[in-house]
Amino acid sequence: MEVQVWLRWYTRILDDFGFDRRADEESASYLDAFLREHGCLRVDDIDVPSSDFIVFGAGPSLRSHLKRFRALDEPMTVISADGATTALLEEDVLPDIIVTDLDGKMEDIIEANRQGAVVVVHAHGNNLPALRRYLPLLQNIIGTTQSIPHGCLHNFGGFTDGDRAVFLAAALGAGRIVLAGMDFGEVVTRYSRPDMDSELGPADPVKRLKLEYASRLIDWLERNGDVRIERW
Ligand SMILES: Nc1ncnc2c1ncn2[C@@H]1O[C@H](COP(=O)(O)OP(=O)(O)OP(=O)(O)O)[C@@H](O)[C@H]1O
Ligand SMILES: Nc1nc2c(c(=O)[nH]1)N=C(CO)CN2
Ligand SMILES: [Mg+2]
Repeated sequence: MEVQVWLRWYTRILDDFGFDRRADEESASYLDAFLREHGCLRVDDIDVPSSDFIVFGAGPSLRSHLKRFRALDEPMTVISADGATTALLEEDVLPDIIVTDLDGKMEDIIEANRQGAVVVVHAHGNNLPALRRYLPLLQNIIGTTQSIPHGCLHNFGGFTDGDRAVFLAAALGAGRIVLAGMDFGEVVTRYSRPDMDSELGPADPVKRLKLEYASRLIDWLERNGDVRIERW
């Protein structure tokens, strides 16, 4: 997605959620400064084993879709969105790429990154403390911002970790993107909410609106991109 097109979505998002653009940009500057000092990866540095991608989100179908993926035994580039990484590790699947704003189960994201997954870290106004805490524990980092990209930072388009992962796949030249565990709707899992006791729970109103945006952004890509999107 062109940055200019994304910025029109972003203006509406700022308005609907009451986010502060300056806070988003402060976080982004912190991430950029960290990456400049410690080294940032570029898109070309990412190893893409196949132009068939699968993006795992943290919705209720995640476990069953993981089993379906394992049974397929097809070479695909695997991206996990944040909390979904935990379910992948439980099934012994190492993602090639993790897309995260650092609020999934961080010990699992750190472990998958240690085992070789590239981590695409997103900066926004609500995650500066998480950036400070976790960036030093990660390696092979690509930085993203939801404002104007600069320095080491990219903006491939997309809002939540799941739909940003889909836009990243498109930017990496995907011909086909399978959506797994991407239910959207009104139910969240313990993978999405690591402090929840039960397996499933109701999405709060903010989460529901985030998932609505995620779904609409993917619909936009399906209409406007040249990639085939396959919904499991
Ligand atoms: N029903 C669902 N519940 C949770 N995540 C879902 C669902 N359907 C799709 N997803 C996708 O899975 C991704 C990973 O979930 P997770 O809750 O860890 O992400 P997140 O973007 O960090 O959300 P949050 O802002 O609420 O922390 C989401 O970003 C979303 O795009
Ligand atoms: N400022 C701000 N930006 C975000 C937020 C958030 O909570 N605050 N959550 C996101 C992932 O769902 C993506 N972007
Ligand atoms: Mg997250």
